[in-house]
Amino acid sequence: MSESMRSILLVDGNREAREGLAVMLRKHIGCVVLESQSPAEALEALQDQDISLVITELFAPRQGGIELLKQVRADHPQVAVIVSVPYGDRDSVVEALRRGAIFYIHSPYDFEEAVIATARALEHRDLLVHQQKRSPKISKSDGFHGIIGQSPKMMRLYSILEKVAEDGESNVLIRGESGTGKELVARATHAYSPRKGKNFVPVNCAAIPDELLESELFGYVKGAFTGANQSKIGRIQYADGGTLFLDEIGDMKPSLQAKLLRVIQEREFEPVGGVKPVSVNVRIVAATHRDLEAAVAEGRFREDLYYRLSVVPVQIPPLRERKEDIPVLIEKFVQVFNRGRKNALKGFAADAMAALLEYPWPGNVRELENLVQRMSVLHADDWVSAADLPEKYQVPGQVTGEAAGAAVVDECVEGIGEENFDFNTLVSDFEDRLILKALTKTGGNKKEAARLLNLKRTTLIEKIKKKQLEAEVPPEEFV
Ligand SMILES: Nc1ncnc2c1ncn2[C@@H]1O[C@H](COP(=O)(O)OP(=O)(O)OP(=O)(O)O)[C@@H](O)[C@H]1O
Repeated sequence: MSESMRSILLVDGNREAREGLAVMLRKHIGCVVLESQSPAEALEALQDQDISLVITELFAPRQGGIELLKQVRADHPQVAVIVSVPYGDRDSVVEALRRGAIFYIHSPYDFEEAVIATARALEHRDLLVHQQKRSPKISKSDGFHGIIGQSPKMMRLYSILEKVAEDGESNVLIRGESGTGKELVARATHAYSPRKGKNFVPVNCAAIPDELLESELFGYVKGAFTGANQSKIGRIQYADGGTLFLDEIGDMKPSLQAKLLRVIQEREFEPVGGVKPVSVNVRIVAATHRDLEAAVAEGRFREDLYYRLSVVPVQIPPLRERKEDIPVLIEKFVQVFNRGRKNALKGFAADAMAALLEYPWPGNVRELENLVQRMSVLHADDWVSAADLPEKYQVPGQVTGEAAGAAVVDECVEGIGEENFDFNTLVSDFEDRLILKALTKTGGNKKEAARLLNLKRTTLIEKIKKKQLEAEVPPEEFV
């Protein structure tokens, strides 16, 4: 979708305020701004128009805006929502964020704040749209033997892989952090190469104990060691004509490195306990997340083997450097984990997607895949919202309940010395907030909530009663 086609729906009963903000958004964001004066009018507009973002005031009573937010989340989950909240109305901030608003802004509007929040919300939204409307030419990439991603960095990787695959002979060294897809890439180089009719044989050098790795790789002859009652061919021979994938090559001990070098240089080796050389023709694709150059410098990895293996170096970028791939990866994993399920996960709503785009992904694509799998079990037949994500994904920078909490504290501190500042009320409010948060987290389970708060269960129950908090938590959460 082109930028000029992005539409924002601005919902505010105050015509002057609405028109003022609309002018600023048109000027600074450069997109279509539609205006509605009530939640009902907004819902109609949402039916007829292709809206990317809704900015709504909460209306009096505030349930008007919250209802609209709930409806958008239910019927148009990929539309992002920003709520505008009167200064100091902490309850509304927390409720709106809990209900799935992506950001909040203040009313009366601070134009600079509103423009920044809108631009950020649209950035997230554009990534979703980009994922859905990708061009057919680019979508060819997700046919690259299951490797998903259309970021410029991945596109560059595919063009290298295409050349590597066509060549079929040169050894390849794949570098990348854990979980970036090194094995997937190794399989792709085999599947697209002239060797594809023969075996692809993966060996994880770090997972097999040193004393076993030699016989696994090279095989052994009968009587080579106690228990070798018959000869066995090794994985190198099994890969003859095909591809041998040596994962975690940096962990291979020096004596095996020498034997592997001979396989590359002379295309032959002797099985353990054997004297007759065996000829093989294998392409070696090796992978490591270690600093192999440092290992060479320190004498832990043979320099000659390093050069033989790294004829074509392939670097896979970490997920944090290609966040635009996150929506398309999520879409693919949702499809995969929904397969064969009656209650399919509907997807990730805009606020959840926004949170995931902010997260640094230390475990890369593997971590993302695991998260989608977990969500597909826990939220079958539903959309995943930011509040459903495990805590660590609700990172600072994304305006979540936690960030709102911090903002609330800051706001309180600012108020010290003011005429109506009241220590006891503020502390009591903060206590309420902690208790409600813990109860929400535990679905209303008081025993669990007490554990989270490190309070005695009886103390918590007493506080809930005294503060009459039960009424404030949505009843469905008290299971
Ligand atoms: N670009 C991608 N598209 C689709 N799935 C991916 C992609 N990258 C990784 N995955 C998936 O993530 C998981 C981890 O990938 P893989 O095992 O290839 O990573 P790795 O870099 O070899 O990890 P490690 O170094 O820990 O062995 C696999 O299930 C793989 O299918």
